[in-house]
Amino acid sequence: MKASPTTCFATERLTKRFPRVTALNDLTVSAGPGVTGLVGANGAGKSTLIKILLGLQPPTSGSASVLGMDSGTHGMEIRRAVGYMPEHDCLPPDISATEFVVHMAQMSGLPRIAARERAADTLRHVGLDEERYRPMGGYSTGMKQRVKLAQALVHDPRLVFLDEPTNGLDPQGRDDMLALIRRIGTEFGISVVVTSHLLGELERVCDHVIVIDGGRLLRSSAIREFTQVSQTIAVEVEEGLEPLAARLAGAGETVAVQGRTLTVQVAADADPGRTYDAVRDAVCDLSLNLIRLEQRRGRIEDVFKEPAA
Ligand SMILES: Nc1ncnc2c1ncn2[C@@H]1O[C@H](COP(=O)(O)OP(=O)(O)OP(=O)(O)O)[C@@H](O)[C@H]1O
Repeated sequence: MKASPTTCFATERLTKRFPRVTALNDLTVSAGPGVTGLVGANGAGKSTLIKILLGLQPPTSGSASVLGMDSGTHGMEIRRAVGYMPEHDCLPPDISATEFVVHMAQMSGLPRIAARERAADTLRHVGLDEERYRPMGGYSTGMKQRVKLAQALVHDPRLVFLDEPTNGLDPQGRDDMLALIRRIGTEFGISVVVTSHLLGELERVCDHVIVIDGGRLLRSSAIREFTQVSQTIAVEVEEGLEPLAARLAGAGETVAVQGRTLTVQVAADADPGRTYDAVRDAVCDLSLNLIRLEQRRGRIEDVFKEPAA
């Protein structure tokens, strides 16, 4: 396993079979420091991967490690060093956020006074003020997500696993949570592994994205590679798409015809202006009528339309 001291987690041929389903299938992947997005549709295997990494579930075969520690043998040490925000609602309704987060801080080994101070600071950081003294049963989904986040951060971990932290939030709540996740990764200097089935939102906060599908690795790349590699210019003309494609291909451009649209790839380090000029010149030379010429910024969603890596 290529685990260095800066590797947040790594897996090697990790497989988890349940009686009716294979949740993880020969998965070899690793994540460095910073904010890593773990993305996949419901049932892709994200929660199972986190539970195995934390040593909460044994794999069927293969191995996993977190911060250089083996998940199979060092689960306790891993859970001491990292924070975990589970996906599902797990908060006792009758006690307040303050009581709960102080309790979690003490469970991690902090003395009572230090635990109270840390809990107050952490709850403030996640944006819970006076409400923190009220029983959590009356909280909105957004407030509950913030408490779950606070308990994951209260013992000052080096790394946090956040499982679907934007689940159930309205658009404003989602934006706030994403901004908070970005701050945890930058201002607080804590590495983050965050799961989501909503691909677009990870684009905004992650340095690196891992895509899994049916328990298999689909792609693992820096976020800028997702967006730059698929940067294309879309062209539509009234008639003559094929001659235009042939002309641009002959001039060394990478082109593809998709229905009535011609896409022209802009190389990662190239100036899109040069590609625009090439398209404009070819359209003029062939006397075609241009309907559309626009730059498409690649989006994370596009990886699902590409063949598996
Ligand atoms: N304890 C279990 N027993 C049997 N099957 C399970 C168990 N846990 C998960 N699975 C199955 O394994 C597959 C992967 O589940 P997992 O929860 O890891 O996916 P996920 O990507 O986190 O999706 P979601 O966001 O819906 O939780 C699913 O088909 C799920 O039904």
